[in-house]
Amino acid sequence: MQLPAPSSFSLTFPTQYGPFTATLFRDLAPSWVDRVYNLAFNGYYDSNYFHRVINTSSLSIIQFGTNGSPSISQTYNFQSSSLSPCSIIDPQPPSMSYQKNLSNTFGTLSMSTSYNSLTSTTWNVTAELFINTGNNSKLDGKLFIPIGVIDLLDGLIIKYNKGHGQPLHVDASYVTVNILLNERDDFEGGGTFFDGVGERVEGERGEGVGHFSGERHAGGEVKEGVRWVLVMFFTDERTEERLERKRKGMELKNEGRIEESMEVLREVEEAECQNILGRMLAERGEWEEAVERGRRGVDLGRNDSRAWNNLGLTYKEMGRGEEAVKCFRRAVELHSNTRRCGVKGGRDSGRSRFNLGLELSLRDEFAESAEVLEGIFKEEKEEDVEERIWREAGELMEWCRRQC
Ligand SMILES: O=C(O)CCC(=O)C(=O)O
Ligand SMILES: [Fe+2]
Repeated sequence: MQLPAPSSFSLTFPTQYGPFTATLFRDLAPSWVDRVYNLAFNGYYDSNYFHRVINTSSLSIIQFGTNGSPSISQTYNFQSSSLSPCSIIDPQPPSMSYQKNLSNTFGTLSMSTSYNSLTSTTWNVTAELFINTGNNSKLDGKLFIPIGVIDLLDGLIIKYNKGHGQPLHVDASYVTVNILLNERDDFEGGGTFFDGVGERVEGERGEGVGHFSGERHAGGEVKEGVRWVLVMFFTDERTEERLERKRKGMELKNEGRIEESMEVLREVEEAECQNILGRMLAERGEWEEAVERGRRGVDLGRNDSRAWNNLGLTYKEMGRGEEAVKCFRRAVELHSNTRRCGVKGGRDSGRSRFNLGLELSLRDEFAESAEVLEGIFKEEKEEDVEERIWREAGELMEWCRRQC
């Protein structure tokens, strides 16, 4: 039976990393919102993966809505190969009316759409939804209709199973407090890792660990057992304003409006903004300010390995090799700390090692270069390193060894 959805309602999605809630508005696309309402009501979204996560400058989305059971998905989710798709509602016609008062920008929830190559039309006959995690406003006016907003969280409970942690990041608030909810004996590993401290910090059950949200940190991988933490984010007006400007600056950059983007980012006292601004300036050959902004990024981020790496690149491009080496060295040192504490450094780690190795080899420091490059093969996993870097690092290491 098909129930009409209320004019607005909330759906909460419990996930492995804590719940998120979306508020949906029927007026925005009535028959589609009815469809999502009924699917949710009948448990369709209960066992889903985020099967498509894209984070590029042209598209940033997290998509879900293929049911864990293929037969259920086949019944309710559109099959691009056939035109007899879903059994609980007719397809939303391409000509349907909808209101344009939400845009595919950060924090909205939108409908996924299928393309019918026979008629060259798009049809909303999937069961899939996506969260806009960046500015995708170019999707507006097509059938990717935003039907709701994600409620921004100020607190969440996270359950880390064995093998799970969180990569390095900053939180979008002013101060964060993490409180351990279970006993320390219940698990091995875990803790909150701080780049600045170089180690993992964990209180006893019920104790909180507070930090500035902008301090780079990670959730240490749980090696055994299960770890539960309550994470709370506190914000203030100035932080909100700064984040809004950051969002605006990044949006302009993604749209290719570089001048305007730089103007906005110049005013944002935040490590990542200053660091990115430094690289934008370097690309335009505005070296003096590029260095100034890069250094500002390093100061604000204190122990942000990416900021050090990027400042190194700017120095390198300016022909200031000695300073480049210092910066790359610092980036690699920070990555080694991170790795030692059981936290993944991601792709940046291999990149920084390669940059340092390459720069040393250009300065005829062959023995040290070979040693640094060897670190890639000793300390990194192949899947965490870009294929090109893995290959070129191997070749360069061999070459450096022959020069020794
Ligand atoms: O698990 C932790 O200790 C850190 C959690 C965290 O950084 C976050 O959820 O933002
Ligand atoms: Fe965090």
